Amino acid sequence: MLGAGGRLVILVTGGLGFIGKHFVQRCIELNHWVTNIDVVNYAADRVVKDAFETSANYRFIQADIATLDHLPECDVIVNFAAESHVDNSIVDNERFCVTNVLGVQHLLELARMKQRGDRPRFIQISTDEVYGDIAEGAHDETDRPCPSNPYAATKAAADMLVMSWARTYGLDTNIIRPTNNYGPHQYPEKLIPKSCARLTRGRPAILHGDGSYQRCWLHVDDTVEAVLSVVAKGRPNTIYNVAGDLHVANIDILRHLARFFEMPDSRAWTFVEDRSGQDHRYSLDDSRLRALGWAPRREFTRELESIAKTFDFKRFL
Ligand SMILES: NC(=O)c1ccc[n+]([C@@H]2O[C@H](COP(=O)([O-])OP(=O)(O)OC[C@H]3O[C@@H](n4cnc5c(N)ncnc54)[C@H](O)[C@@H]3O)[C@@H](O)[C@H]2O)c1
Repeated sequence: MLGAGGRLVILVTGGLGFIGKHFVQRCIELNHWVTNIDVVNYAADRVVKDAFETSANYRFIQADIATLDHLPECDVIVNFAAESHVDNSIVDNERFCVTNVLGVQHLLELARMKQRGDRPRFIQISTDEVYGDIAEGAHDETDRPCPSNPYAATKAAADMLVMSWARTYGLDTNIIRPTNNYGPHQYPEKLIPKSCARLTRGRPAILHGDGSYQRCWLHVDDTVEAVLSVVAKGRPNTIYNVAGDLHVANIDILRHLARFFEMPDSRAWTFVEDRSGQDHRYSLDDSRLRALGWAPRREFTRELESIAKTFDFKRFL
């Protein structure tokens, strides 16, 4: 898979979004050739958009994956592009179907149309949400998808397309299913940055339901390393969960943040009505990925404190 000097030509989609931009940054540092295709929606980071342009091994194409007219030459496509926020999918599910399902179908077709020897490998970034929740234990990659909300359903649909393009057309694929990511410069609609944005301004964070819902939290740099492990060593047409070790209830995240922002718990959060379709607990078995040599390295409390201390709520205004 690796070309001369280990350099790859990598096509990243959604590389201005939260996880994609950290992946692009790392690929540039590793001296791969990177083409980044991004439509630049509300979640795209304009600061990194300009910063990346200074790298000689990087180029940017502003385009929609659902209407892209041709696929640039590449060894591998890593598809991060998506509508990614569950709450938005509950009020406007069509946009999610267009990007997350038809967009993936379109990319798969562009890859399939290449001459056999020139066909790139296709790596789909999926999510733990495709499995739905689990009261005890952990989902492994053989479990059937059972999504609970429109976002998760579109991601599950995309996974089915990827699996069928592998089987029917012989495309070389992987599916990667990470859990909740956190890290610097995440768009302030997700729990941690949204809470930081409110606490920075002395306003209480918002918790759905009673705040007891558990998520498995994974630092974005650990996710980037996981994707690179699959790029380098993943078995063809194999799904990889990426979980990390840490299950935390949403309310416990707020307890940490309240301490960092020096707010008493009584003023640090307020409860709102539960989100419809709410999943209670996610948990993944990622031993398949760990067998490739990957393990999470970032320590949650320390990283969370650093995010809270350096949070810049003006970045996405
Ligand atoms: N953030 C998480 O916690 C998490 C967890 C598991 C899986 N994922 C998955 O990882 C991927 C990246 O998530 P994220 O949090 O970085 O998302 P994000 O919303 O921060 O970024 C998405 C990026 O995709 C781009 N995009 C959206 N629609 C597009 C289109 N039609 N064509 C081209 N570009 C388009 C946006 O402009 C944006 O830059 C998604 O596929 C998501 O489902 C995210």
